[in-house]
Amino acid sequence: MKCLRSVLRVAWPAQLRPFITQIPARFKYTQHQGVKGIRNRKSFYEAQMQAGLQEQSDPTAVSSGDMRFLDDRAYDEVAGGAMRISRDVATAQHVFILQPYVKWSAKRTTPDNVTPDDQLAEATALIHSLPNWQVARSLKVPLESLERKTLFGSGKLTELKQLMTDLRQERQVTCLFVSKGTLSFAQKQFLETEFQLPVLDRYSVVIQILRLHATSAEARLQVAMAELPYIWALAKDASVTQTRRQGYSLSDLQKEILRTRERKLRAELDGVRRQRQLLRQKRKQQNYPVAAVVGYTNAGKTSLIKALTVQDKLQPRNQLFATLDVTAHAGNLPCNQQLIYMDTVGFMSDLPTGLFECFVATLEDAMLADIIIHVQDLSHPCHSAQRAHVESTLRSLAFSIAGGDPSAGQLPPIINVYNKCDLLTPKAQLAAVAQLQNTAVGHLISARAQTGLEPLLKDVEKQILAATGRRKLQVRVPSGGPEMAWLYKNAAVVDTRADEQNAEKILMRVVISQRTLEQFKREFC
Ligand SMILES: Nc1nc2c(ncn2[C@@H]2O[C@H](COP(=O)(O)OP(=O)(O)OP(=O)(O)O)[C@@H](O)[C@H]2O)c(=O)[nH]1
Ligand SMILES: [Mg+2]
Repeated sequence: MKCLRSVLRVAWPAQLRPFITQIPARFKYTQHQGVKGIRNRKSFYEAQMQAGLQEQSDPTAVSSGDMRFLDDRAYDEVAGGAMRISRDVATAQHVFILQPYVKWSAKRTTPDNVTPDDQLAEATALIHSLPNWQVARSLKVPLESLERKTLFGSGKLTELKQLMTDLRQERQVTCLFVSKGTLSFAQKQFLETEFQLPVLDRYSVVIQILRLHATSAEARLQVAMAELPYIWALAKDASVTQTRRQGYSLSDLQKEILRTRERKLRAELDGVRRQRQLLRQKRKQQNYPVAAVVGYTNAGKTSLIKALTVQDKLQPRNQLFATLDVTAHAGNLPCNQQLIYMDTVGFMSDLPTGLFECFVATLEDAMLADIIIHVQDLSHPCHSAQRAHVESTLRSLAFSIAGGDPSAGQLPPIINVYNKCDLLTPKAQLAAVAQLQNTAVGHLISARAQTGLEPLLKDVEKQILAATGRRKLQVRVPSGGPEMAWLYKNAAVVDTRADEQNAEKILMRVVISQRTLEQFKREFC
C-alpha cells in the first residue's frame, strides 16, 4: 500500500493529488490475500466482474438492503477519471470559480431576471457548502457561446492561463470550477491541459455535496445512481471526439462494471420505491393528511417544518442540499387535527434533469401528498426565477409520475409561502404585503423569527380539510360515554363544552372524514 501511494505521489502533479480516490485501509488485506493473483488493473476489474456475476446468479448472496456494493473500488476507478470525485471531500481546496455567460441576451438560455452576478453567487454558495473548500478567486467571463470546444476565445484563454499560472505558483488555487451545468468531455480535457488544474462543472460539484450530505442508505443509493448518467455522457462524448489513447474512454470491461452497478442500484431503488409505497398505504389507512414541503434549495423548508412542529431534532443549515432524505414530521393544525409534513430535497436550476430523476422515488411522496407547501426565499434576488423553476419541475415530475398522461398528472393544491421576510427592508416588506393583498395568494412569513405562521396554519387547515373531505361538526354525546372515547380516538376533537339544556350530555366539535363519520353512525346510531 505504501508503495502504491508513493507511486501515485510521483506520478500525479500536486494539484491533482487530492482528487485521486483514497484507498481504504481494508484493501491492505484484500489486495494481498483476499484477491489472489491480481497483478494489473485489468485482472483486478475481471475479478470484480466475476464477483458481481456470482452475486447476481446467487439471489441469496446479496440480502436486500445490503449496501456494501456501494463501496466498489473497480467502479471508483472507472468513475474517478470522469468525475474527479475524491472520496475524501474533507481535503482543503482553493477554488477558482469561472462564471461564463452568453453576452447577447437573445442567445441566453438562463431566464432574463437571472444575472451573471446571481449565477456567480449561487456558484459561490455551492463551494461554501463543502467544508474546507474556499473560494480563492472568482471571475465572470462573457462569451459568444457556451458550446465552443475550447469554451473561451484565444485572447481570453491566454489571459486566464497567465492568471492561473501565477495563482498556481503561489499555491493559491488547487482547482477550477467552471459554473456551467455540464462541460463536454472535450471542453473539460482541453481546460485541464491548458490550466494544469483539475476542472469541475456544476454537476460534479453538486454530486460532491450530495455525497457528503447523503447519510441514509436510500440517499446514498440515489446519489450513486445520479453519477452514472454523467459518466456515460462523458464517455460517449469522449468516444466521439477522442481516440482512446488520447483521452478518457471506456473499455468494454469498464462499461460492464458500470452496467453491473446500474443494475444493482436499480434493483435496490425499486425496493426503496416499493417500501415507500407500503408506507404510503399505511399512512392512508391511518388516515393522516399529508402536506409536502417543497422549494428551491436553502429556501427554508426544514426551518418552516421545525417552526410548525417544534421539533428540536431538525437542523436547518445554511448549505445547499442540506436535506437529502424525504422525512416525515407530525404536526397539529389549529383544529387539533394531526398531519404529517414531508421535508423534501431542494431544487436547483442549471442542472441536468438526470440528476434529480434519481430522487423521484422520494419526491413521489410529495406529488401524492394532499397539499403542497411551496417555500420560497423572498429575500433572494432571483426569487421569481427560482419560483418558476420549482413550479415547472413540479409539473414535469407530476407528468412523469403519471406515466405521461396529462389528465392524470394533476398536482395537489399548492400554498405559496414567502419566507425570510425578516431580511427585507421595511420598504420591500410593504411592497410585498401590497402585492399579496392584490393577488391574495400566499403568505409572508419568517420561519426564523416565527412570524406569519398563524394565518399560514389556518390556510393549511382549510386546504387540508377540503382536500381530504374532512368536515368540522358539532355532535352531542353522553358525557363520559363510549361515544366520547371513540371520537377522541378516531377524530380530531377541536373543543368540548357542557350542554346547557342537558347536564348528562356534552357538545363536541370534531374534525372528521366522511368515512369515519359513517363508522361512528354504524357503531352508535
Ligand atoms: N433570516 C432568515 N433565515 C432563514 C429563515 N428561514 C430559514 N433561514 C436560514 O436559511 C438557511 C437554510 O434553511 P433550511 O431550512 O435548511 O433550508 P432548506 O430549504 O431546508 O434547504 P435544503 O434542505 O438545503 O434544500 C438556514 O441557515 C436557515 O437558518 C428566515 O425566515 N429568515
Ligand atoms: Mg432542508
